[in-house]
Amino acid sequence: MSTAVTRAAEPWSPAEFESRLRAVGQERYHDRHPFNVRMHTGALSPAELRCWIANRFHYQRHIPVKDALITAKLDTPLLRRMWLRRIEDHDGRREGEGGIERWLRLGEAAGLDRGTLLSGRAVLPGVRLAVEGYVNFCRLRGPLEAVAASLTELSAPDLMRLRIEAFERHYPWIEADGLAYFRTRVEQGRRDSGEALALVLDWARTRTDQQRAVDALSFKCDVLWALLDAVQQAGRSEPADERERDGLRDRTR
Ligand SMILES: O=C(O)c1cc(C(=O)O)c2c(n1)C(=O)C(=O)c1cc(C(=O)O)[nH]c1-2
Repeated sequence: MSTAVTRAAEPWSPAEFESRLRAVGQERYHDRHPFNVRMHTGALSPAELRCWIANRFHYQRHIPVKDALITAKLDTPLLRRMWLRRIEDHDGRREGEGGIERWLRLGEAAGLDRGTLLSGRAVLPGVRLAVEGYVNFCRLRGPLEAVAASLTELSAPDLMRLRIEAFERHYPWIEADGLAYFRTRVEQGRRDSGEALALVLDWARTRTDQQRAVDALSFKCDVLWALLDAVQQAGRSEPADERERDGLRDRTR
């Protein structure tokens, strides 16, 4: 009679684990999404760009919410301070500062008033679901998976640089000051992803945990991809003249 026992797979070496995480970013990050490709080649109409700005605002304003959920899972002052700084980066220390404020200014530079962004009325159903999916993932999973999900930011600084260049070249009607959000994120993204990577490499010591981290990062790529799917679809389903006139799909009924 066979008494075969399934042995747990050996953990990957730290170098192998890191390269698997980076491979997810290289293969599945949203820089390859057709909407982003069109953005970078200057193919978006002003209305499509405004739709993206308004919908991405929904993502931005939820980042500090998910970071607060992660902070509550961290069990040392050092780690909580590290994560609190992320919340501050987005919310600022006082009114008129921080990433959310800079995103509102990006909207204004593109002709969207902040009231429209803050009302959330332009948020598409698919975007709402994608963002909620990410926040709930961080609410329900343990710290390893929640922190690993943020590792899409390993790929974000290069994308920010590409985006700044594309905006300057192809969309000069957006006032240059509006790009401050992206400029700030180059450095913040590099620092955040470096810190998060060190934690994930340190925490995931078994193959099961390493695989969990890879899967969490994969899920996050899906979140970003699904968000752009929704924005792209909205652009396709509206008659061009209406898009030009309204710039935004108003979802209040
Ligand atoms: O514009 C982008 O393409 C992009 C991507 C990502 C990302 O990769 O998750 C983030 C951001 N921007 C960003 O601005 C940001 O603050 C941010 C926080 C996080 C995160 O998961 O904690 N990702 C991102």
